Amino acid sequence: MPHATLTREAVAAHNNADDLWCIIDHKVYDLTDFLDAHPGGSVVLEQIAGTDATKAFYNLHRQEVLEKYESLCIGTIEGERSEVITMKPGDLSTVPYAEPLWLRPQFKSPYFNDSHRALQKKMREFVDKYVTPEAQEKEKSGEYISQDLINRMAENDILAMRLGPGKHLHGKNLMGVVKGEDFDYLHDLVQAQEFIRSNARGFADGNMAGMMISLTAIMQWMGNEQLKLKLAEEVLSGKKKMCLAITEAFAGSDVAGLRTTATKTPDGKHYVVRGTKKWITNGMWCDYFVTGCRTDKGFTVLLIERDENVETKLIKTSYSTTAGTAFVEFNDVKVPVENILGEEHKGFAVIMSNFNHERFMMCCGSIRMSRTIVEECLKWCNQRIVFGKPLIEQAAIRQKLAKMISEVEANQAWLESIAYQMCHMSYAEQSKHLGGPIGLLKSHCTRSAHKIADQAVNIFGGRGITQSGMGKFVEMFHRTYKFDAILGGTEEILADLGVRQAMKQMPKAML
Ligand code: HEM
Repeated sequence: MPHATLTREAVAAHNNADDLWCIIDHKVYDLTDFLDAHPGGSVVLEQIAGTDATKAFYNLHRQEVLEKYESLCIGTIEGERSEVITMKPGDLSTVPYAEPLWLRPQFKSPYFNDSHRALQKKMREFVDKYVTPEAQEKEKSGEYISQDLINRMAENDILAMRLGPGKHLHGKNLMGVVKGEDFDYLHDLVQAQEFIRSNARGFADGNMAGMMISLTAIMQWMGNEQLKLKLAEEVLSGKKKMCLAITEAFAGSDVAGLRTTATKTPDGKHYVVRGTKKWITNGMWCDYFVTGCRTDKGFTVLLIERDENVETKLIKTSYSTTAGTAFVEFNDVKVPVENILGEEHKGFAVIMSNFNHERFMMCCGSIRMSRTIVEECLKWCNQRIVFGKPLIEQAAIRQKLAKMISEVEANQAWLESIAYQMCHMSYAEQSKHLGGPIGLLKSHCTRSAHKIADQAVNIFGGRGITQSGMGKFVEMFHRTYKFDAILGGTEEILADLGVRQAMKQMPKAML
């Protein structure tokens, strides 16, 4: 790209539709051939021909527009330098409250050490370089995740990390900075919060969320060690895909009301599974389904391999079809008895304890996405000019921002405290002591997301309900924050779980 040094006087001479230049952030753009292609029309560009259009531009566009159309830039104004900060992969945002407190240079944290910080840096670079570009593309097209990205995540042990701490990480040097044995729930929080920054809620689930919530159950509950190791190898290398199939049209959070049945064959060697499952994330392209079934004396969890008796149909939800959300039909599928997780008829314990990590991950994601929306609002209010002044100068807007910031900061502090407790508890202790608090946090943070989405749309106006341009992330968040409020247990069920678990610990004596 030729890069000349030009004067403001020289730019002013190119001031008509046949020869149209303008200045944005001290750089000169030749828009003559772009007039007809401009999504905002040619008239507006003719109105700013030959002038400095910096304010007008940032009032209407995201910075990424300039990066995309960099080829229109022909030079820089003599003696002037660009003031706008262009983010590079891995960079931290400099917008106040855009990063959690522990990542802001002015603050300290009792929880995070150098190892967490090193992982955060690596994960951010990885997400910025490889995940976000694909996430943005697939969120729009509705296509499923590429095998290339899956392979890249597998090679970097990212798939394995997303199951949380455990023996499956031992002996690995994660992203070259964390020994697998040292990976704890604070590292887990870091990877989850970095991953969600690709700002595409459908893709966030399309990106192996099914594996994250099903292979965890295999690792904890599958008695057949050989089969467990084979499955872990296949799935963590990205060769095979796995998902969790619990919810049905008949029963969602009410796991006890499920109708899919598993009946033992007379020789005792197989179960025959018959029934349907609904809203199964990644179900469209999975090879394995960790499935909740009714058995004659209770509830049993089985690993079902896809065969000709398993049928999957796409369900279109309000987020992108990239998540591969499926309606699944098991039409007398024969499943070997060694595919059982936990004990026969006692599958309730398998599902309930497996939920904790899933809900913890969802809290990490929902809180981090809420933070991104706060960042978007702060940036917009700072650069949007209305009634002749920036939006931030309106006291009513500052009140809204204050509430949104407070929700995010409070939830993040609670989340970090829970992650810290998880680091010091066994899996069984977590089930006993943290199922309730995690349920309460999930219920609370999605209520916060509700308030934040509502306020953000009001702040962005029409752009908050438009799928491109300045408000695109606010639109996406407002359309999709409910997924976290419903998946993994609804707000009401989880709030209730929190109180019921507390009551179990209540002293017997009257107080
Ligand atoms: C390098 C110069 C420019 C480029 C590459 C550019 C590109 C774009 C693009 C891609 C959009 C679609 C919306 C989006 O993605 O944000 C857009 C919309 C628009 N642009 Fe530009 N633009 C430029 C300069 C300007 C200037 C200087 C003005 C005004 C004086 C302007 C006025 C508009 C308007 C009114 C819209 C519709 C946006 C809305 O209603 O939200 N553009 N432009």
